[in-house]
Amino acid sequence: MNSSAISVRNLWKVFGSGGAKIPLDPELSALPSSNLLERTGCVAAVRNMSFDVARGEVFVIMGLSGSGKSTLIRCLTRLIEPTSGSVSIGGQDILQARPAELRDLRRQKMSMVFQHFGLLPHRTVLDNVAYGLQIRGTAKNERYARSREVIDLVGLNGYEGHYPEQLSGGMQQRVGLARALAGDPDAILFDEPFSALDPLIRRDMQAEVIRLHKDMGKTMVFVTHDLSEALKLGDRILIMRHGEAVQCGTGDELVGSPANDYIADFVSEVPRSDVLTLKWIAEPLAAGTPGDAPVLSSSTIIRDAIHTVMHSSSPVLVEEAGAITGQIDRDSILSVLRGVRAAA
Ligand SMILES: Nc1ncnc2c1ncn2[C@@H]1O[C@H](COP(=O)(O)OP(=O)(O)OP(=O)(O)O)[C@@H](O)[C@H]1O
Repeated sequence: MNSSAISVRNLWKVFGSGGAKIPLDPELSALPSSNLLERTGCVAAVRNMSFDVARGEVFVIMGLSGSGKSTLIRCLTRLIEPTSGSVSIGGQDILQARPAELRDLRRQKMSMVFQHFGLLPHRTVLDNVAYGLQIRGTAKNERYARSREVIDLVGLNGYEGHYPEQLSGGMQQRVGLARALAGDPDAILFDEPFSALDPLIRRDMQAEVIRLHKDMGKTMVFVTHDLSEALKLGDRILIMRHGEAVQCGTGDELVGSPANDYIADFVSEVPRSDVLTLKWIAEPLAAGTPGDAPVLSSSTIIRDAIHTVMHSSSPVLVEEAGAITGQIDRDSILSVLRGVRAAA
């Protein structure tokens, strides 16, 4: 029994004619993208991807332009038809789903928020938000009541009668968010939703997503090419390159233990003290450290430990699950602040 919200196994999407045989061909499937294109005219946008998204998790898919993020997230609801592999949503294999089941899945279980809002220009905010409920057959009173509720949730109270063109980009994306929430889906999929927005509006929208996630606890899959957005939002981050997964882990795992030079380079600009926890820099407990020294949890972000460590006359003890597991001193903090990378 798999209790994941979304479970992906050996997923491939190959664009181009004859693409279906490429995952089955050991020689072709092992070719780098440029050679594959040259030999076959096909593009393997998603290559043999496997991962699970837990219920209530914010799972970020990130990578540079062309790495396959949009293709992957669209394969999850078959907006793009996968070439092979399996995707199961709440235990249901969606590659086997019939058209009616697929429609239900998209309407009721997995809502999508796109970069280019996709709002209906001749409908008001209220009607845009209510649209999904309307095609689902929800009675008018009920769909308007629900839509007003979610419009309120995303902070658009008072704009119910406005048309999309009367709203700023950030507000239009709030309508997109409200529309996705209206049907109370199990999961929300975001495809670079904020990349067209100004930086300040973008920050507001990220905070909005964090707040909504805290309040509602919905499973979210979020595509971005922005590492700081990924680190801010993601419980876990999957980094893609040329259609493949390079590393999947929490932000501090990616920064503290990059799988290879590509990831190390990717995260090299991230301020380590803002992401890593004490667990990454703790040293073994030394005999001379007093037992009554201050204690901090190993899950404390280094930045939040600076004050305590710098003001302590002795090393600070690091505690995990009720036991003292190590210590840190000023030098360990200063090495991180100076950007010295801990030995792997
Ligand atoms: N319909 C298509 N036909 C052929 N190739 C495609 C198609 N859609 C995408 N591709 C190719 O698949 C690869 C992955 O594209 P995709 O849009 O998924 O990447 P991405 O990481 O989302 O990029 P971006 O951040 O620029 O949106 C690219 O090489 C792209 O050219």
